[in-house]
Amino acid sequence: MSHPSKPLVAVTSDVRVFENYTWHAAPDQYLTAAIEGAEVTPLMVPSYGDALDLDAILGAVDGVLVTGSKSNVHPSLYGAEPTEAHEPFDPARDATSLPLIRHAIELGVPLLAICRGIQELNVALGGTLATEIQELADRIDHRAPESESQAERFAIRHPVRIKPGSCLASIMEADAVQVNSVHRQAIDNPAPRLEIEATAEDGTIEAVSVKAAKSFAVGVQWHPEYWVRTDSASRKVFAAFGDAVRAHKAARARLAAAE
Ligand SMILES: N[C@@H](CCC(=O)NCCCC(=O)O)C(=O)O
Repeated sequence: MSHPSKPLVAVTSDVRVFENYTWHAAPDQYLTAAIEGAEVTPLMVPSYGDALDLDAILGAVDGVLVTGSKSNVHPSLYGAEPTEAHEPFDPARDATSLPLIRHAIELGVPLLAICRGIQELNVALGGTLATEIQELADRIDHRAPESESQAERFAIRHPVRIKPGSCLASIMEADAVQVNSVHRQAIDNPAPRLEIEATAEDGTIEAVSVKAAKSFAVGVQWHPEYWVRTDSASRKVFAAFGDAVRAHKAARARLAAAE
């Protein structure tokens, strides 16, 4: 008996240099969450910018997962002057993920963007970012505590309020959830095409969706990938993404059969 194959999901990569090599890599947590939480097969996309054929990539996958990263989107991409506080950068990732996001939205390929990912989604669609938000008036510190323990750094630590009637409200079936927080930048001016779906108590934008998107197109500022095995709210985000990916795959199959 043949089993239906799992859908493929493109996963963005960071570019890092170590052991005398340049690596295009994604943290294991995102790949595991894709496999276990969304029940899809992740396929890492190297960050080769213009050299990539995005039509070929997006024609071969049924979803895009934009990962978090320590690096920041280069400020020149949203009209700000770069300073030391904006570093570190990953220009190869910027040159790949921003066009990939725009293209996925245009084609209606389901998209889940996490942490740096939600920031990239906002910049890709014309929004801006604020940096060092913990230094802004009335904002809480959204950075991880200094610790060697990843579980401590990614511990769930503050509530987010979910907009009633939003995509996230239907995913969570709740008006608030507790999330983790490992960032020092955040959306400043949201892109015109983004709907704000959730905010923290200090007003920080915590989740967005793309208005009138052809498919699931959601960004979250927190890290559902980290607790996908044990936290139901985290798992729901990946399960909803996986459902959208499977729906996209089924729609493509129907279209192909009709041709
Ligand atoms: N660099 C941005 C994005 C934050 C992000 O994606 N964090 C991932 C966690 C990486 C880590 O510290 O282990 C920001 O700081 O806002």
